[in-house]
Amino acid sequence: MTTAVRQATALTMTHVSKVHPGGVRALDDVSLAVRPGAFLAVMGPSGSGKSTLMHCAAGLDTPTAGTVLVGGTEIGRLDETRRTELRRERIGFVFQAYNLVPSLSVEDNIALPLRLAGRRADRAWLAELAGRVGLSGLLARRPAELSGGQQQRAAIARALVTRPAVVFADEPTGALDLRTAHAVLDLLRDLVDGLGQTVLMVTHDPAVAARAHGVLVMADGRIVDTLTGATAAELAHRITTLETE
Ligand SMILES: Nc1ncnc2c1ncn2[C@@H]1O[C@H](COP(=O)(O)OP(=O)(O)OP(=O)(O)O)[C@@H](O)[C@H]1O
Repeated sequence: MTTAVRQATALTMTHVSKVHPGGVRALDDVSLAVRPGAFLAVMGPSGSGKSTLMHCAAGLDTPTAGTVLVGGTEIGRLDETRRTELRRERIGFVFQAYNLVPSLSVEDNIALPLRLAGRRADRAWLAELAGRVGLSGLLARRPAELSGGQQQRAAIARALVTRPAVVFADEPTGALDLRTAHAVLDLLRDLVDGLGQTVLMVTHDPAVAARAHGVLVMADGRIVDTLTGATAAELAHRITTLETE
């Protein structure tokens, strides 16, 4: 693969397999190239390999075979210290449970990845991010003083603060009611489109997945479909078909 090709993708997985101890083939020869600015959802039946795909892509798990490039850096070639640095500086994470630090203000939570990386928090960038996620007036509060939707907005701002190569979102709306979930998803989509951010999001919710640019459908450790423009109903039907196959 040439350098130019590497730089043209935010995330590249080439022939990645993961066989767990005990012999379960959770990923089976997966290849994937995510261009910068893409917002992709990953769907599939339970046990199809979605979490394993995300963990291998984010350097949280080591593939049995194949290579993973994040922002042009091959994760498998890094020692544990550099892999941790890469995760901290080049990758953003959004979890279902928000994972904000209760004792820190919203502003300090958002700035935390920069602090951990020993970088100064650029106040103009923090203010812009807070504005984009609709938390400008709430930065001095503690997470417990925010609604669930507001906490997830703070977590999204935190994931974006380092301008990472890729943001991985694991069921980001799983803890939110339907209306709040869709508002947070619209926000994420606006951020992706406005900032050119790259997002890979695992979700079971077809309505959430339908708001992404495209949907990777997994079954038995493989990507069996890449869908664009599918409605929530069409996605629900596709997954149901796989579950009953
Ligand atoms: N640490 C592990 N050891 C052994 N097998 C594992 C391990 N982690 C996952 N697996 C197996 O690998 C397969 C894929 O699991 P994975 O968690 O990636 O699926 P998933 O699509 O994320 O499922 P869900 O939607 O239920 O979260 C499953 O068969 C699972 O049982």
